[in-house]
Amino acid sequence: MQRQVGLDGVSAGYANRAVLDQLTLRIPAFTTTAVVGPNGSGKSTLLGVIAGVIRVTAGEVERRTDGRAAYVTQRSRAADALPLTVRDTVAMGRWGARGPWRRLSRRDLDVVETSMRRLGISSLAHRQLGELSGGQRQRALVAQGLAQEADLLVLDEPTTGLDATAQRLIADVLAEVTEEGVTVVQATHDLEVARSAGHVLLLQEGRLRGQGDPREVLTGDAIDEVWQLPRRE
Ligand SMILES: Nc1ncnc2c1ncn2[C@@H]1O[C@H](COP(=O)(O)OP(=O)(O)OP(=O)(O)O)[C@@H](O)[C@H]1O
Repeated sequence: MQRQVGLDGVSAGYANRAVLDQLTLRIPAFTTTAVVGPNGSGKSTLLGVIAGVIRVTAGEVERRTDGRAAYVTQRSRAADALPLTVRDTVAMGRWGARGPWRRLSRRDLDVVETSMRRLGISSLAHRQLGELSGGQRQRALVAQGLAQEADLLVLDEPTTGLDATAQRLIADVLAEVTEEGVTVVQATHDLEVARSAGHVLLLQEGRLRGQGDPREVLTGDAIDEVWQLPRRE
C-alpha cells in the first residue's frame, strides 16, 4: 500500500511536556486513517505533527505530499474572533494558493461554492461565523479544509458534538474525497467511525498501542485495556 506520511521514532510535545514517545507509524495514501485513544493520549498532538505544525523533538517524519496539509482543528479561535461570514471563512482555505486577502480567481470562487455545497452550508454563506451553532461552524471549518484542495486532509474530531445527519454528511464527504485521491486522517472518539476507516492508529499515553486494519486493532481486549476505568481513590 502506498504511504503518504511515515513517522520513524518520533517524539514530540510542548514546552514543558513530552507527549508522543517514539512513534513509528505510517499513514497509507488515498484512504481514511482514524486516530483513536483516551482523552489526553496524544491524538491532537499527533495530528499536529502529521499536519506539520508541531515540530518533533526526535525521529523523522517523511511526507509524500504536494504542498501543505489542510488541517481542520476542533475550533478555529482566530476565525471565531473575527467578523467573518461563512463564505469568508471557507474562502480563507484558498489563501494558501492565493495569498491572504488577495482577490480570488473565478476558479477559487468555484472551489469555495462547491466546498460549501458539499457540506450543505450554501444557505448560511452570508451568516457570521460567530453566530452559528457549533455544528454549523464545524461544517464551515470542514468546508474550509476541503477548499484548500490539499492531498492530505487532517481533521481533529470533525464530527464531535454534531447531530446524526451532520455526522453522516461529513463521513460521506470524507469518503468521497478519498475516492478523489485525498488522504484523510481524523481523530475520533467514535469507535464506529474508526471501524469504518481504512486504517487505524490506537494511542495510549503517547505511545502507539496498535496500527493497521481496524478489525484487527480494535479488538474487545484492546479496547478494554486502553479504556480501562481509572481506579477511584
Ligand atoms: N498546548 C499545550 N501545552 C501543553 N500541554 C498540552 C498542550 N496541548 C495538549 N497538552 C497536553 O498533551 C497531552 C496530550 O494532549 P492531546 O490534546 O494531544 O490529547 P488528545 O488525545 O487529543 O485528547 P482529547 O481526547 O482530550 O482531545 C495532554 O496531557 C495535554 O494536557
